[in-house]
Amino acid sequence: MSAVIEVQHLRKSYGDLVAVDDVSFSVEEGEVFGILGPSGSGKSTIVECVKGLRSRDGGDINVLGIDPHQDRAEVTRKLDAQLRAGCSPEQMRLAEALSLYSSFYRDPADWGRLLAALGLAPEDGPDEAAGGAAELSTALPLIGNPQVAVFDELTTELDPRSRQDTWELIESVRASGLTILMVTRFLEEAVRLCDRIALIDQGRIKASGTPAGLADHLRAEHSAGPDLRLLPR
Ligand SMILES: Nc1ncnc2c1ncn2[C@@H]1O[C@H](COP(=O)(O)OP(=O)(O)OP(=O)(O)O)[C@@H](O)[C@H]1O
Repeated sequence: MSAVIEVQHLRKSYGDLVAVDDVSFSVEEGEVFGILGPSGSGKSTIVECVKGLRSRDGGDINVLGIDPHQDRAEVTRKLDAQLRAGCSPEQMRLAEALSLYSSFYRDPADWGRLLAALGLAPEDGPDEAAGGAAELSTALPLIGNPQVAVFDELTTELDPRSRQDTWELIESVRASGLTILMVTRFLEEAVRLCDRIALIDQGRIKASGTPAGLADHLRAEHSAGPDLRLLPR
């Protein structure tokens, strides 16, 4: 496996606040890598630096051989659209949304095939596909045919049912072999979907590894803290 994303000693401050402090990780081709942490821990800042949306104060970032700060446009082409759940027009039909978003990209995915791959293609044809929040938030970041999909807190705003639906959709994306960087504040979500997880708190990585390895680490380190019942034994 080779690294698709490499982050080394990333540091970012907002004024006096150190939001990201010496963060290093790599995302290997074909894996689902999760950044797990509570609100305000620095997850979005990391992802925004990876996407080239924010300048960094220190460290190195390499996305498929490109420094996002040097060539943001090219990194944007290789990553997905910057979407969070709930930012799409609520009543927009899934096919309309995919058709519209595909027009933003130079080499978009075939959205009919994307619907089929996600198990969303209706018998009446793709024009009849209507999407709820789960379908829209999962499918739209994929329409640009990314080499790496970045899912930034896709399920935070969703109700439990839509969250479950989104997990199933992400599992179908994972099965396609696409490299995924996902950001979540839900331990259960990270454990279910990720091959490896970096646990971040107050801008620093506290632990990283496979869900099972992370569970061992947390059990050794903490008697309180995350709900360890959600971790695999
Ligand atoms: N533009 C900004 N200006 C000043 N402080 C900021 C800015 N953006 C984020 N912060 C602060 O930096 C810290 C990390 O924020 P960040 O949004 O990266 O965390 P997060 O883990 O993604 O949180 P959430 O899950 O709530 O989005 C927080 O203390 C936040 O208040």
